[in-house]
Amino acid sequence: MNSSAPDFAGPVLRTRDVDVVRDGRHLLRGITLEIRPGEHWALLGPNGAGKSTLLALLGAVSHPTRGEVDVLGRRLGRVDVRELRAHLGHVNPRHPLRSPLSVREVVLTGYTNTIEPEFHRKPAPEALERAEQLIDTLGMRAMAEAAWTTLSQGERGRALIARALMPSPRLLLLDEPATGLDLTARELLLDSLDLLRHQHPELASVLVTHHLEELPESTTHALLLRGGECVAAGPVDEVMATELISETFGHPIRISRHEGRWTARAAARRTPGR
Ligand SMILES: Nc1ncnc2c1ncn2[C@@H]1O[C@H](COP(=O)(O)OP(=O)(O)OP(=O)(O)O)[C@@H](O)[C@H]1O
Repeated sequence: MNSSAPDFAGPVLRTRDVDVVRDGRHLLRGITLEIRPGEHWALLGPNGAGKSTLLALLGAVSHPTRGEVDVLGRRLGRVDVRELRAHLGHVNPRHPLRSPLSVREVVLTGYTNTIEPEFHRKPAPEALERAEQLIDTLGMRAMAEAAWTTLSQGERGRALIARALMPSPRLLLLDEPATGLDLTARELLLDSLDLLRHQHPELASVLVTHHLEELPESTTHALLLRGGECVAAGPVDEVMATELISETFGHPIRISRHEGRWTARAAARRTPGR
């Protein structure tokens, strides 16, 4: 199994002056970034800013046109990306499972990184134990036996995070995990992420969103993207500022933080009737 992460102590991710050009169009330009163990990054920006394009690079799913991307100390373009991906937990909200596996079985497929279970192989005792721990961390105990096909979107989201964590990845990548969730489901998801980060202090993560309200309290850093360029990147207290968020979204937005969570609203409201 792939549970032994590459032996190296540096940053989990490092990009240097990265450009991505597709069909003659710059989707990313000059992105330089370093993510260390224990850091939890928010990747924020409006539609089309390049967030998914950047996440695909960080997950070793695609390559840069120019510049360098090091994932777990390995340079993209010089390593077997399939081997590298085994150490990354990439949560795909469009998980292509169709069969009625239970939550426990779905979580266990993370160990073999397959969509369906490998029925001919009995899961190892340590895999079974880890699955139970993750089911608890993600608040799925009451529905461990429930069939995937009957789960709500929020329940599926949490099951997929547990699944992605099965091989003890160094890095967890989350692409808009709270999209489409109702208020309770979103709060459960964010609570689970806070707990997970507390229980696994070496884990690093990158969470993509358009919505500041969808950021867990445990977020430590943010990168703001607009038109494929970095507006700001660094610790949340420096980056999550009204002026920088307004510049990123191209609109005057006032942000505030209360008990660790953010809210955003238009800075100037028009008077009704004018
Ligand atoms: N293969 C491609 N060729 C040309 N343009 C592309 C390609 N892939 C993506 N794009 C464009 O690149 C831009 C950035 O896309 P990306 O999906 O990274 O943005 P995003 O910030 O994730 O957006 P959203 O918030 O809407 O999901 C978009 O304008 C998109 O249309």
